[in-house]
Amino acid sequence: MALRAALRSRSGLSGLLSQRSSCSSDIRMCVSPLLVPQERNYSTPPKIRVEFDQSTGVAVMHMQSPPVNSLSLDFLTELCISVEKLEMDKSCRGLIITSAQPKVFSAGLDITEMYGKSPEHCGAFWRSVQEMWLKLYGSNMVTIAAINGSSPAGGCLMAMTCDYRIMADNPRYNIGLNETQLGIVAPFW
Ligand SMILES: CCCCCCCC/C=C\C=C\CC(=O)SCCNC(=O)CCNC(=O)[C@H](O)C(C)(C)COP(=O)(O)OP(=O)(O)OC[C@H]1O[C@@H](n2cnc3c(N)ncnc32)[C@H](O)[C@@H]1OP(=O)(O)O
Repeated sequence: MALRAALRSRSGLSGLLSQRSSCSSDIRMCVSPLLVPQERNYSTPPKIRVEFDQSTGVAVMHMQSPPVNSLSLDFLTELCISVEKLEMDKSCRGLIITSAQPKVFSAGLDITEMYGKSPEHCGAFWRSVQEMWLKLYGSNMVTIAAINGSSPAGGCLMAMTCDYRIMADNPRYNIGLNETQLGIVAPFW
């Protein structure tokens, strides 16, 4: 009940989605082995900001990686660590994922991660993609994608891994899988 009430509240989904085109503990870290080598680079601003409301048990995760929240290795690593930290806090029952960038929820996988990189980097990148959707899809929290902008390809994948998706009603925002258009073949999964 508290979760439902929180989601209806101004700090919940309605508030997030009303921003149509301009958005304006001590927990010991237990990070998956896949993520350990990818520590955050503290010289750059965080790509993920989490607000957790203890009174409602709902966390809001704001993706804030300009310009379009593309899913790079760094971004995905930060996102997965944030989800893991929330998952370990048993008082957190719901997670809303949304974008702090205007007009875009997420542009999907970061295209620049897909060429000119070492095999090791490519391996780490694709593992982080897999880790992201496994973590969200397998989460014990109620997960909601508050899609306040376009969300092609990997952005759509991320939204699909959540329990619920609510998208801002704006004809300029699109969502879907466009790999074939791009000439990318989905690998054996
Ligand atoms: C390979 C599949 C394997 C897995 C199988 C599982 C099932 C399938 C699930 C997921 C598959 C995912 C594959 C991908 O995600 S591939 C990435 C595909 N993404 C796109 O095609 C999105 C392309 N971008 C856009 O359509 C637009 O940029 C949009 C997000 C709508 C925003 O438009 P707008 O606001 O007009 O902004 P710009 O187009 O001007 O872009 C601003 C700058 O951002 C750069 N950009 C955009 N997208 C990406 C990206 N994906 N990666 C890296 N960079 C990106 C763009 O180049 C601009 O940069 P600059 O200002 O320097 O020119």
